[in-house]
Amino acid sequence: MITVTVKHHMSAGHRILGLDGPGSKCANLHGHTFGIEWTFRTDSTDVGAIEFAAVKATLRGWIDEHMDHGYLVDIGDVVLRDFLVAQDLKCFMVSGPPTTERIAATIAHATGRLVAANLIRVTVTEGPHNAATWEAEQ
Ligand SMILES: Nc1nc2c(c(=O)[nH]1)N=C([C@H](O)[C@H](O)COP(=O)(O)OP(=O)(O)OP(=O)(O)O)CN2
Repeated sequence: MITVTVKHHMSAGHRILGLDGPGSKCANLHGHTFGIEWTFRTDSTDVGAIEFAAVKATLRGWIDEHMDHGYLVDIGDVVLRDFLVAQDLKCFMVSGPPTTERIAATIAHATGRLVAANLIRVTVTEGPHNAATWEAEQ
């Protein structure tokens, strides 16, 4: 078994409401450089199975179109959602707080079907110190 990993990054804004203590600062609208890593499982050593450039073009294209330089918004965060929509700003709506965990799962579900390969893991980093990983069910 071999794993193949490709990477990208994006700039995006978000906020997370309702955290107590140190996390309460996350209620302020703020931005991060998010890193994204997609890992595929393969049994082939041939370049054609998961060709880096082609796979990156597809996956990065989705990120750039839908999330890069946009806002990741909880659809239930009505005040922020309505403001951004009224301003015609780039938003990607998610069903719940836009945590790194939810962003990783969302990217996995949205992009996994775009590539004819076995996606087993998506890791999203939020800045240099925080990360969350989605893994496919065995
Ligand atoms: N489990 C999670 N916890 C938190 C998340 C998350 O997505 N999943 N997100 C946040 C906020 O986005 C917040 O911006 C992150 O806070 P913090 O770790 O303090 O971020 P810093 O970049 O300032 O961290 P440093 O390590 O000090 O650079 C909160 N919690």
